Amino acid sequence: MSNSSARRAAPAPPPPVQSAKDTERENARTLSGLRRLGGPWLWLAMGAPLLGGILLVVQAWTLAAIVGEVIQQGADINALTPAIVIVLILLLARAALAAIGDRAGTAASEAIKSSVRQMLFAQLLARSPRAARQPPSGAASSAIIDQVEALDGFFARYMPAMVQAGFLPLAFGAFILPLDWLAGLLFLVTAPLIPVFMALVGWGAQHASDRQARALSLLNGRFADRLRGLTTLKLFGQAEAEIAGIVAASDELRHRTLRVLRIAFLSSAVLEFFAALGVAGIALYVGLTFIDFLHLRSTPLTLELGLFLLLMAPEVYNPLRLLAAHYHDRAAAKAAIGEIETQLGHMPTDLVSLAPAAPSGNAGALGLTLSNFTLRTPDHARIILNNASLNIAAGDTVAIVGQSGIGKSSLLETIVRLRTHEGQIILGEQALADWPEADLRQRVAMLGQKPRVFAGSIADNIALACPDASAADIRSAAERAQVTAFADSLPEGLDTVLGEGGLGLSGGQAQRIALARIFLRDPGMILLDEPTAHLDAALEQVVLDALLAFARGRTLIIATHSLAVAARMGHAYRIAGESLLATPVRASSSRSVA
Ligand SMILES: Nc1ncnc2c1ncn2[C@@H]1O[C@H](COP(=O)(O)OP(=O)(O)OP(=O)(O)O)[C@@H](O)[C@H]1O
Repeated sequence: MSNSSARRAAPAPPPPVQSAKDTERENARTLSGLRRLGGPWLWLAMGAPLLGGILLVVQAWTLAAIVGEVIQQGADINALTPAIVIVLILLLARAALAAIGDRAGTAASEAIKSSVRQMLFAQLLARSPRAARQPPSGAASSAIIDQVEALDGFFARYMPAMVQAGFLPLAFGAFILPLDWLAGLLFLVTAPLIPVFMALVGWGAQHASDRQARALSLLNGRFADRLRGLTTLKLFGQAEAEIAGIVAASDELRHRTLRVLRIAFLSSAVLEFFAALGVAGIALYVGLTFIDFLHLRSTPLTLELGLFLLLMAPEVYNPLRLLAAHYHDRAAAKAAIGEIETQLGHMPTDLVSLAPAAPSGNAGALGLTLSNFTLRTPDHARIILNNASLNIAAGDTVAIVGQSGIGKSSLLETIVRLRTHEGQIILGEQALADWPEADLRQRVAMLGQKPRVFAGSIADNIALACPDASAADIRSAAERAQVTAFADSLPEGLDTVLGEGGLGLSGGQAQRIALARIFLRDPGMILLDEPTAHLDAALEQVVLDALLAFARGRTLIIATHSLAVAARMGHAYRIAGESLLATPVRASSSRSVA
């Protein structure tokens, strides 16, 4: 048994049970780990508002001085012109910094979202599409599109707001403290209190956001799934019942979203209340000191300082108000991480290039040897082949037969590395596990049992196998697969546009389009799973002629129930009783072999 395949085949140990708190902490850690993907944009988004805060102090100080000099000393406006120009410049500079911060936040968030989507997609591609417990496609697309989108607010707004809230109120308070101890103290004591109250109010926010993310995922998954099976639902008279199900799921999402919003509004209201109290406290203190009602200062309060305190009071609380406005973005992002990990497994940490490596360009037919080969169903519930052996020479044509559900498709999918196995597979000159992905895909062409026809023209669907193919090559492949036999009678010929899943085509026509893809390739091994299942006997023979002609100098393996197909192959093997046995096949008028 090869080590790598044995390792892959071993069942994964059960994940350690995590408490909700641990999961939440883990999600927060994952989230902060993604920060580095924002690069310098994120630093700019967090740094620009801090610089703006420093300029604000200078601006308020200068403005208070101007007003003080005009009112108290009746200063000439001309003498104050430089100071007024400075205030205007500071105003413009702060507006520019705010705009830069906003743009940088958006750029950082877009960079992070795009990298995360790329990583998740690469992770999804790296996993075998045949693995057990694959996420339903609706849920996977919801995770990659909608849940990743939910990270936007965290990086674009919450993180810059958090840095401002953590630094600016304390810095303002520390600056004001030596100027007026009471105002400084009021700021320094009330400012940190606000996040504490906010956290108390927002305690339920995470739970509500988690449930909202779950509801969104369920709705998306259900919707995408039912959309694909609309005809089946209609035929069984379940379409109306499904509409009711979708309405119920939408309603659930509405409730959960409103609950999140309620908490978001409540935490904002709490903050507004305390911020208003703080500002009112300063206004009261300055007013009462001016009218000589309060004597808490050792020196008289100047008009400039009083104005400065009044100007700064709302600014001390502003970063906290901003934080409150974006507080729920953090809970939403943590919930999104949780949902992504539930659907797609652990969040990957490294960027992976999705550009395929160039194949090495080797040619020639490929032989195949299986030894000590054991294959199980993906859930490991049943053994398909136990300690089997098989030797197929390069250039051979081989039929694999056996009862329905016995494991023919599974065997073909294992040879193209879509399934895990135990034992050794040698393809050509090297172990299957050692084949570089690009080489394997170039040298081995496989047509599955249910090939996908995408929305697009017939020609585009054939060209999927070789996007650079010329129109003449596509036509030749279409002729060999008997696609032109029906496409030429359509008004647009090969340019006829098909619906998703080959809508508008018969089963046999869709199968021929998929088969034409094989003729555009130059593989050393061709694996076909029931390639003629939907064709009549005459067409089956015509297609087989074309296939056998194309397979000259290549190895051809066909899984089939058709005796007529098996009879034209050089060798045949039957899967039975967990073994792979050489079997004679006689030419017969019967089409069914098992
Ligand atoms: N994801 C899965 N989880 C559990 N069992 C699976 C899974 N996929 C396939 N199987 C099982 O693996 C067995 C082999 O299936 P396979 O499609 O390879 O059979 P087959 O011989 O190609 O059948 P047919 O001739 O009907 O196409 C079946 O019994 C099937 O139920």
